[in-house]
Amino acid sequence: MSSWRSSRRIWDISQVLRPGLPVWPGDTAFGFERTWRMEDGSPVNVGRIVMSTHSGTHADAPLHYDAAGLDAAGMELDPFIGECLVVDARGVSGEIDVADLPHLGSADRVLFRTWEAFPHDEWRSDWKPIAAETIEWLALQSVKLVGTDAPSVDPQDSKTMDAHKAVARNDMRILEGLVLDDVAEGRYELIALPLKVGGGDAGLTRAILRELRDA
Ligand SMILES: N[C@@H](CC(=O)c1ccccc1NC=O)C(=O)O
Ligand SMILES: [Zn+2]
Ligand SMILES: [Zn+2]
Repeated sequence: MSSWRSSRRIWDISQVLRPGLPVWPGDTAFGFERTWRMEDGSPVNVGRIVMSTHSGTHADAPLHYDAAGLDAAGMELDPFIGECLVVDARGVSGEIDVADLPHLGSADRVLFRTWEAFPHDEWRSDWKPIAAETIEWLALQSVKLVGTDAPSVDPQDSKTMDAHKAVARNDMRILEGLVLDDVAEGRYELIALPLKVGGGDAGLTRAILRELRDA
């Protein structure tokens, strides 16, 4: 019997975009409304979305932290597809240091789970950032993408953006706002393509993990 359904399990690691979505303090609230309604006689329902480029699950474009950097539409897609390692960093205190990392194996993408339970309904400022030295060390291991379930790889009050700058120095890519509550530490296939926003400093992402073929 044939089936279009893959036998490999998929984890959707994206936030649900909806009004009330917690956003960075002072940033644009997420808004969704119907502009044409079938109940009003329209042949179709149509909506309008207003949002910050850094709301929900997204990829930072280099332009976010480097004025001369690539925009979201210009980013190559290879970093956003392929083998990744999910690291359970819930036990880490303070920032994520090199000593907190497990053996990476062949993974050249690394995602960090830091929340015990993802804060879907409130903004929390007490996330665990990633140390700049950790980013540098990951770059030395040929890692090209770092992801986190936190809203940023740096602390909320950072003025120097050390982790983002370390990413820039090594031409890596960043995923933020991942939902990793249901994902055990281990190796997966990552697929997280950022939207092609011309001039965008970030791209909204539907991020998934898939069981590896040889898992
Ligand atoms: N670094 C964070 C976002 C960020 O810094 C930010 C997002 C929205 C509004 C203000 C922000 N930062 C500093 O004021 C990120 O990469 O998503
Ligand atoms: Zn961001
Ligand atoms: Zn960022």
